[in-house]
Amino acid sequence: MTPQSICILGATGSIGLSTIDVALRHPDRFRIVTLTARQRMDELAELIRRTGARRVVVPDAAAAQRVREGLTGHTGKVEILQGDQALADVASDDHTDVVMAAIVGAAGLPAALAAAQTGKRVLLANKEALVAAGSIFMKAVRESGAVLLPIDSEHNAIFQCMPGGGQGSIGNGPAKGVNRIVLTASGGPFRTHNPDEMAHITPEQACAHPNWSMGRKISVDSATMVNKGLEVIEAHWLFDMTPDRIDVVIHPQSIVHSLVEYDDGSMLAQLGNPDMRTPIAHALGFPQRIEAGVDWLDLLKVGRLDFEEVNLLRYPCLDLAYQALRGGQGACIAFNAANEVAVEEFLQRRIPYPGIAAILEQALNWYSARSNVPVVSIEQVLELDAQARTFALAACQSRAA
Ligand SMILES: NC(=O)C1=CN([C@@H]2O[C@H](COP(=O)(O)OP(=O)(O)OC[C@H]3O[C@@H](n4cnc5c(N)ncnc54)[C@H](OP(=O)(O)O)[C@@H]3O)[C@@H](O)[C@H]2O)C=CC1
Ligand SMILES: CC(=O)[C@@H](O)[C@H](O)COP(=O)(O)O
Ligand SMILES: [Mn+2]
Repeated sequence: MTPQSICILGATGSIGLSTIDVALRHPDRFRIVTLTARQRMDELAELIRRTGARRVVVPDAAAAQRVREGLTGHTGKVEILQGDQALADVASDDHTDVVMAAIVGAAGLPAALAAAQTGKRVLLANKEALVAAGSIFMKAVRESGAVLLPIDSEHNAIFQCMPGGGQGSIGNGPAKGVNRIVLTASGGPFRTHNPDEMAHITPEQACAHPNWSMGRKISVDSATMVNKGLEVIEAHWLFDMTPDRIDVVIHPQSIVHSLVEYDDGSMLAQLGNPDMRTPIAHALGFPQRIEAGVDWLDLLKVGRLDFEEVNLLRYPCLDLAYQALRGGQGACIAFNAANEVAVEEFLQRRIPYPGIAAILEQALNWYSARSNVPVVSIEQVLELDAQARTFALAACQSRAA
């Protein structure tokens, strides 16, 4: 078997590191060729030593110099490329068979799209790429014959529960016999928090997810349930389901990763410990199953599985995400961009936690007042994304003043 060459976009992040962990368990199947990072250059140099990667992409010359310094004494030859265009180039050139798209935010869209356009095997963690450009992205997959495999735990679970174990379930219309998909949500760290005390929530509290260890942005998204909203939009594009056929239910243990409801009354679910190495190994090995290093699920230790209805007064952002999905691609772009800005402002302690929901509502209103903006090309997507960020930042600043 010739090993497949992997390019990991966002290698220094939570998903990137889990991908490296799984891939290194299977040297006969995978060779990690390309890594990319934005800020953590010392970590990147260490990952080059660990994986034997032959090329990396970093933002600029200063970052390249830091990597070179970190590689002192390393004998392997490493090509150090710079800039955003290089991200798209490595994701789409002949040195890459498999792309793990694990950059956080819409910043990951151009490179993930380049991989999709060139028919790669695309392992998609970067949900914001689909939220911002679902139609363009799915068209690229269909036209190029790319194999798109969802990494997000819920979508990977749904994929596994689809007819035929998921084979052919993406990009071919709604699956026959499927009535509804149900995304599970943990409820995040504030599921039982006193609603009157939301204004005092700190970034540290918001990033302390009860079940998953993840990057800071997605951790805040889980707390607000923007994450589940983004996932509803992601599921819409991946599985071609209308919003009324995508439901969300709170499941505090994060053991049932999502469910598919069939016309005959069956519900299929995928269960596992909350460890992203499971969906990553599933997608890397698909259609075969490969070892992931994950502990076996001990149902007796788990003891019980609870399910609760989502209270939209506690989680207004989920309702706003459904509004964005029903409002079309432009509304989704505005929602996602405003969220990225608001989360960063919250993490920098410049707006309070409830400000995130308020900014999202303002951004949707801002967009609906200009809803004739066309977003059919990637340039138009990026233009609207930039405008929505400018709007959201100004809204954050006037809230903080
Ligand atoms: N973590 C998880 O368990 C899950 C994550 N996801 C999704 O996967 C994606 C990654 O999440 P996660 O790994 O948690 O995030 P992290 O913040 O841990 O990692 C993000 C990665 O992207 C890089 N990066 C950040 N901004 C840019 C940019 N503008 N240009 C290029 N590279 C950039 C970072 O580099 P550096 O660190 O060097 O700055 C890092 O390697 C997100 O879209 C998230 O929603 C989905 C499901 C589960
Ligand atoms: C691991 C993963 O896929 C995350 O997106 C996870 O879903 C976050 O948990 P909640 O959004 O359910 O809190
Ligand atoms: Mn998820």
